[in-house]
This record gives sequence, structure tokens and C-alpha cells, in this order.
Amino acid sequence: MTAPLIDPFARAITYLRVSVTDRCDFRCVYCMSENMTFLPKKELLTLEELDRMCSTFIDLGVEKLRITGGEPLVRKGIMTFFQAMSRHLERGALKELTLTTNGSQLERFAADLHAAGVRRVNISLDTLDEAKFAEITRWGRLPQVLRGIDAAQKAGLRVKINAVALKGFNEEELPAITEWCAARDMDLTWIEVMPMGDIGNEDRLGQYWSLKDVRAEYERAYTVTDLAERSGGPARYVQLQETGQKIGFITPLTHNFCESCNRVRLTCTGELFMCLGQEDNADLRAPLRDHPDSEEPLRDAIRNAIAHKPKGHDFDYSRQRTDGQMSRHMSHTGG
Ligand SMILES: Nc1nc2c(ncn2[C@@H]2O[C@H](COP(=O)(O)OP(=O)(O)OP(=O)(O)O)[C@@H](O)[C@H]2O)c(=O)[nH]1
Ligand SMILES: C[S@@+](CC[C@H](N)C(=O)[O-])C[C@H]1O[C@@H](n2cnc3c(N)ncnc32)[C@H](O)[C@@H]1O
Ligand code: SF4
Ligand code: SF4
Repeated sequence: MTAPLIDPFARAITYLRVSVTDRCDFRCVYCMSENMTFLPKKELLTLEELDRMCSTFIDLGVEKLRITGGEPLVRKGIMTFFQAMSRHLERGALKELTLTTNGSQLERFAADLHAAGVRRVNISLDTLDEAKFAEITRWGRLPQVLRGIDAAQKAGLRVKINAVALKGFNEEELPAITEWCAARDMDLTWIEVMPMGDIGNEDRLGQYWSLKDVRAEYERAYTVTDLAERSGGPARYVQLQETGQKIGFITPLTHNFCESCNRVRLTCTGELFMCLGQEDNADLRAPLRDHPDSEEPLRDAIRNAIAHKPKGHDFDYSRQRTDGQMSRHMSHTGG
């Protein structure tokens, strides 16, 4: 029996988030600049290498894999990877295989994802207005995403909608988005905008809409009850009496879920980030590539990296924008 991955703060690491590509078919204004440059394809881990990496983490006790990006479903051949991971679900070593997506490719892939054992999907959607959707995603088209959401539900996938709370952008849509999700039996989570990556001339401080204010909006319109339940993840939940719906709030800049942090992040180039909000990382590609016939060097590198997982993040909005933000893009580390 392999020893589980325990970090210096006695947190068991059972959740791996994997960015399978830094590319995307959208250019959301809070995530990327319009003329974003991407890594040369040869830098990316191949699908076989991704399989070896994830399988090694699973051997070391990881029970949940979330595939993300960039847009995970634009990675060529990605279904082969999902199908390969389903063997770990079948043997019971992996408890959950899931993804976070912009929804643009779901019409094509939802049924295959379900067949590979995926049961839940988180879909990012910040507005239900077609013109505003095109404005915020730059390249995205709302009807395509709505068809993707329908396809996901028809395929039997449980859908959670993630909306980034953006001042002056989706404030007035809060009731409409909420009722729309309730009518479709979808959970809804609001995320505070984070200072990650150079996004050109866009101003995240101007976009920042505190989730305290989002909650106050709910309290004005609904009867809100706090739920004690924690998912083990970053969201705190409330229930709306009128719709019976659960609404999540993710405030990545607080430290209120670091204490029970159970996750690390693998980038598409094989770096392991021990924390979303820290720059420290470990190169796992070298031990993987240099030892094609043995996973032992990779295991050692993973254990060594986990032994250096920090207690919490180092985001800071109080500093100047360019100082306070991470130079790394969300699409590189995978959200
Ligand atoms: N600070 C911080 N934020 C996180 C972390 N994990 C997720 N988030 C935030 O939560 C957002 C939504 O993440 P998702 O990819 O939907 O995953 P999730 O909400 O953790 O997923 P489940 O709990 O499995 O539903 C991300 O874009 C981040 O903003 C984390 O470890 N630290
Ligand atoms: C980086 S995306 C990757 C997966 C997929 N492309 C998607 O959009 O769902 C993951 C999540 O990060 C969120 N995100 C991106 N940039 C962000 C930022 N600066 N602050 C907060 N959330 C951000 C997105 O809204 C999305 O929910
Ligand atoms: S948030 Fe997701 S969909 Fe939007 S640009 Fe970033 S990676 Fe692409
Ligand atoms: S900020 Fe870092 S320590 Fe805190 S929950 Fe996220 S990954 Fe874990």
C-alpha cells in the first residue's frame, strides 16, 4: 500500500486539477488578452504523458480529477484521455472524473463524456444576454453554449454554472440568471474576479464585485439561509427559500478554505503548482520524460513537491494592479 500524500499542514491531497491545454476558443476579458500568445504545441505533455502523470497521482491516493484549461475540450484527442481515465473509475481508485468548461464543445462531446464516466460538469456562463456574452468572451457565441448545456443535461450530466461576478456587467442579471438555473435544476456559483495574468488594458479592479454585495442582492430579493455544508471545495453555500436552490459563493482571495485545502494543480507543460495563488512549482515533466520505464522518480518528485505545499495563497488586491497580480494566467494553471 502506497503512503497517501500528506502536506506539511496535515492536509491529505486527494484532488488533482489538470490543465490539458492553455489554448481556448474564447478570450474572456478577465482571463486573457485578445492577442494572447500560447505555448508551442511541443511544450505540452502528450496525451500518453498526461495519462502517466494522472495515473501516478491516482496511485498516490488522488481520488478526484478535474480536467480544465484553457478550454479542455479544444485539446485534440482529449476524449481518448477521458476514456483512458475511466479505467481508474472502473477499478474504484478514482472516485470522480470531471471537468470545467466554457460549454462551447459540449454539444459534440457530452454523450462521450458520460460514456467515459463523467457525471458532473462545471460550465462557465456570466450572462444570458447574447450581445453581452460576445462582449465578455470576445469570441464566444451564447446559442452554442446554451445548446451545449442542453446536450450535457440530456446526456445525464449534472450541471453547475460558474458565473464570475462583474461590477457593472452582470449585477442586474442576478435574478434572471438565478431563476434560469432554478428552472433547469442547475446549481449556481458566483466567483470573485482574481488578479491573475496580464489581460491587456482591461481593469480587474474596476470589474471587482464583492460577493458580500452579491449576497446582499440575494437578501434583498429572496429569503436566504446559510448552509453549514462545505463541499471540501472553496464554495460556501446558501439556500433560497423561494426556489429551493443552492447558491455557492467562491471568494478565492480569502483564506477561508485554505485550511482544508486538498488540491494541487498540474499545468499542461507538467509543472505542479502546489497552490493556485502562489508561484512556487515543481517540474514533473523531467522525471516523467527522463524515466520512461519507471514511475519511481516521478513519485519521488511528487512527494517532494507536496512536502513544500504552502499554507495559503498570496493574492493581494491592496497592492498596485501590476504588483498584486500573478504573472501566470488562469488558463495556464487551470483556474
Ligand atoms: N483560491 C482558490 N480558488 C479556487 C480553488 N479551486 C477552485 N477555486 C476557484 O473556484 C473556481 C471554480 O472552480 P471549479 O473549476 O468550478 O471547481 P470547484 O468549484 O472547486 O469544483 P467542485 O467543488 O468540484 O464543484 C475557480 O475558477 C477558482 O476561482 C483553490 O484551490 N483556491
Ligand atoms: C480558466 S477557466 C478554464 C476552464 C474553461 N475554459 C472555463 O472557462 O470554464 C476556469 C474558470 O476560471 C474562471 N476565471 C478565469 N479567469 C478568472 C479570473 N481572473 N478571476 C476569477 N475567475 C476566473 C473562469 O470563469 C472559469 O470559471
Ligand atoms: S475563462 Fe475559460 S473560456 Fe474564458 S478565456 Fe479563460 S479559459 Fe477560455
Ligand atoms: S489558495 Fe492555495 S492553499 Fe488556499 S485553497 Fe487554493 S490552492 Fe489551497
